[in-house]
Amino acid sequence: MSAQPDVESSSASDAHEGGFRPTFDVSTERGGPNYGKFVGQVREFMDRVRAALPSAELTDELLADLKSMNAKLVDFETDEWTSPSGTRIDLPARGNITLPPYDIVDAGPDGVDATITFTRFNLGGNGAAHGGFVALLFDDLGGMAAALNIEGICRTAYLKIDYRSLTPLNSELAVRCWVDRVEGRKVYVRGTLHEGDRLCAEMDALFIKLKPGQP
Ligand SMILES: CCCCCCCCCCCCCCCC(=O)SCCNC(=O)CCNC(=O)[C@H](O)C(C)(C)COP(=O)(O)OP(=O)(O)OC[C@H]1O[C@@H](n2cnc3c(N)ncnc32)[C@H](O)[C@@H]1OP(=O)(O)O
Repeated sequence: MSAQPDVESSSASDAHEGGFRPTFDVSTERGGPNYGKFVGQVREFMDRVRAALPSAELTDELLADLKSMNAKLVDFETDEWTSPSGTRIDLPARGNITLPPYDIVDAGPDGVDATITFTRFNLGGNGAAHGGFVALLFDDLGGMAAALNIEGICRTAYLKIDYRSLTPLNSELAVRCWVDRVEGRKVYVRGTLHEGDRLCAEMDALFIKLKPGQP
């Protein structure tokens, strides 16, 4: 990743007391130096599960392995503000396994440029990415573009996606989100997703700047 939003520079005086905070304790260390590889293995596992037809014996074996791994994590649960899955800004999509693993190319008040490669886990049907993952990608990067433009945190009021052509798997795509205009607390954000010159999808979204204390 060559660029990251400057989340650490958000001043403490801007701290939002509600449930969705403009400042959070970002980290490049939580979970240890191999946390990124760990997330990578989790993502690969989800891809392989989506693609596999396991034998009954293998299903039983993996079930036992997974029960054992889940039991190891039980005592390490933490809140959303300190989980490395969401605060590791050095990792694709902040290490957030909920999100498609985008890489930020450039991010600032003028917009956010990122790359994303959808994989088997993101399959919708007949080889194309699921439209919900495209919307998820736009929601997060659109929210980031809004936040960086107004230097405050927003929530999505609406998110409209036009699916212009099939979004492929296993091909690096370019996504761009930028603020079209700001009217008071209303931040109108646009976005595009391309494979090369081909437009796969477009976003038209409204984000609302949260008031102090607003959840
Ligand atoms: C510091 C830098 C950090 C940078 C680094 C950040 C990195 C990290 C990035 C993370 C990025 C995550 C991005 C995910 C963001 C979600 O996914 S949030 C989850 C999905 N969204 C929700 O759950 C929101 C649920 N809805 C709500 O909470 C409330 O309806 C809202 C959206 C906050 C608005 O409520 P409100 O604040 O009471 O505002 P309200 O007075 O109703 O409306 C304000 C204005 O907007 C208009 N409006 C409201 N809703 C709509 C609508 N749906 N359609 C049209 N107009 C509307 C109203 O008409 C009104 O217009 P005016 O009268 O002012 O002209």
